[in-house]
Amino acid sequence: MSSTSFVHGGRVEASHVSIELGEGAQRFEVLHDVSLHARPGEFICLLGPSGCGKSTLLGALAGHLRPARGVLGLDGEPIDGPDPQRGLVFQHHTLFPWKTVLDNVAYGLKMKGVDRAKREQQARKLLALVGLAGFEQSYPRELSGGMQQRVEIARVLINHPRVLLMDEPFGALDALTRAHMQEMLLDLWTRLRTTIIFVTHDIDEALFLADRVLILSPRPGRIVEELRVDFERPRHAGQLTDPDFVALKRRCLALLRHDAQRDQPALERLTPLGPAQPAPQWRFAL
Ligand SMILES: Nc1ncnc2c1ncn2[C@@H]1O[C@H](COP(=O)(O)OP(=O)(O)OP(=O)(O)O)[C@@H](O)[C@H]1O
Repeated sequence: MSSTSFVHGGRVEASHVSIELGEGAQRFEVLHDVSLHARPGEFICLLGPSGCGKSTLLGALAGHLRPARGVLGLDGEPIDGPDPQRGLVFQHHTLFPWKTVLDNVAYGLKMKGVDRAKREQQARKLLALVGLAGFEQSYPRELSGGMQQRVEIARVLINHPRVLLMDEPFGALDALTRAHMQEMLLDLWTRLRTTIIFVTHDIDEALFLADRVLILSPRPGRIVEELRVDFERPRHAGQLTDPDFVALKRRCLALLRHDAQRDQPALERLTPLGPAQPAPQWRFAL
């Protein structure tokens, strides 16, 4: 399995997408006129306050939700339902507890009718790639949270996704494990070059990982700014304290705070669900 033959990064497009949720009088707009264009192999982070619709946008790109307006596509094909070409990774793993790590990872190929020897060979290679060689016969409950997420990523990658949609995949991990997982993901992405769209509300995480960070406003989510992140790769933890990194963090924080304050009264008027949530606490100090 050479890395280039294994996955191919797709071109993801969202054009003027608005998404509504809820029924009847409770229906409300979660996302408003969002456009996003990811180049093949690009790493994009969606950064925004809690409830702004980041997961909703990812769910729509995964094909689980249909927009009220606008178009979603992958490599020029409209997105009209779930497809393993668009692999989704959540904060909490979705592994089968009764299956071994190897069987969990190989499952996608089993569903496609690939014979056992071949699917296990691919699963072993992927497990080695995510740093879990030697854990093939373990069960999910025997692994740490970080290891379970590594299995989850391998389980999704076995379907050769053209885009990885990641919804705060490291949000439940402790700080050190999270830092290791970010480095592992960057290493994996460098080898595979699949397109990644990664949701987070952690500014450090977004700037450490992404080529571009898209900042969303409070609900209804709109893209208020696109920041290009040009720090050299491979990236390392030392960059987090570079003056340029800190300056970009300040910019993100200012954008998020400004927008949260500006939209607060409008949000209280428009949402049938009551007053807006208090502004989120950001996970770093400048
Ligand atoms: N099925 C649903 N029906 C009604 N409202 C929903 C539904 N799913 C999500 N919402 C609401 O839509 C809004 C956007 O939710 P979403 O989970 O996309 O936000 P988010 O930016 O990912 O938040 P977080 O960072 O907290 O995960 C929230 O106010 C949420 O309560």
